Amino acid sequence: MKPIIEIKNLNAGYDGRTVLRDVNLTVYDRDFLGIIGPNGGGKTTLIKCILGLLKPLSGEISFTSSRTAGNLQLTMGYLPQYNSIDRKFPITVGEVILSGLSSKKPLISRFTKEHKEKAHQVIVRMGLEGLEERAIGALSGGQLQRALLGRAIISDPEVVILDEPSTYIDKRFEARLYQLLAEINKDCAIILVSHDIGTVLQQVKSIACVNETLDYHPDTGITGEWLERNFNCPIELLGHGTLPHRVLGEHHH
Ligand SMILES: Nc1ncnc2c1ncn2[C@@H]1O[C@H](COP(=O)(O)OP(=O)(O)OP(=O)(O)O)[C@@H](O)[C@H]1O
Repeated sequence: MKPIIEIKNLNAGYDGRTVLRDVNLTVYDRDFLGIIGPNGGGKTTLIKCILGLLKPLSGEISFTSSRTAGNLQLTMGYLPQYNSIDRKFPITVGEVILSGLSSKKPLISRFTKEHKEKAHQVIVRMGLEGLEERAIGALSGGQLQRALLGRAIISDPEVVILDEPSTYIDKRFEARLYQLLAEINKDCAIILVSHDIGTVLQQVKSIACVNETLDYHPDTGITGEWLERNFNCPIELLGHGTLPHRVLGEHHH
């Protein structure tokens, strides 16, 4: 497995306040990394640093494409949190998906026939046929999420980052979302931020638990006894009743 994102000794924060302290993390080619942790622990801050939206206070983040042809810069797709979407913005499903290709064309030129064909393939893959002309404000939560996921993957990125996909509140679509992610994961790494620990632990290959510092678990296998006693993350992370699940090894924050 080749490392594609390497974070070393990262410190990050806002207005002089440190939110992430000495974070080290490696994301591998075709990884499926789950990021969990309590509210305010710094998950979104970490994502912002990876996406280049927030400049770290110190430390470094390096990106290495594992592709041998075409664009050798690491490309990333991003599905933002639901509450960051302005649903009143007058844009259709087709336009949202095509906008994921904006960086592939000069600013003022139009999308090409190939771009539009690609958008059509993505619309079919996301199960959004017939909704191309619909404004995003008139979609269900699950449909909006699929449109934005389509936007995130249309450029065939090497990494897709999803910030709290469960906030789109469409339980009917949840199983399909995870199926889609498993498919996408065949040729793309996935970073999934989620509170939905039960589902996350069934899907991911590795886990990062973020609570100011970061603890990394390269696999999510059960280490034996329940580790609640030693597990310093909030109980919500473990409170999923009788669902089949895996337990994280002991870790320290
Ligand atoms: N733009 C900002 N300016 C100042 N402080 C911020 C900003 N964004 C986040 N914070 C603070 O940084 C801390 C970490 O926030 P962050 O959103 O990274 O946590 P999180 O783990 O993603 O939380 P949640 O699970 O609630 O989404 C919080 O205390 C938050 O209030």
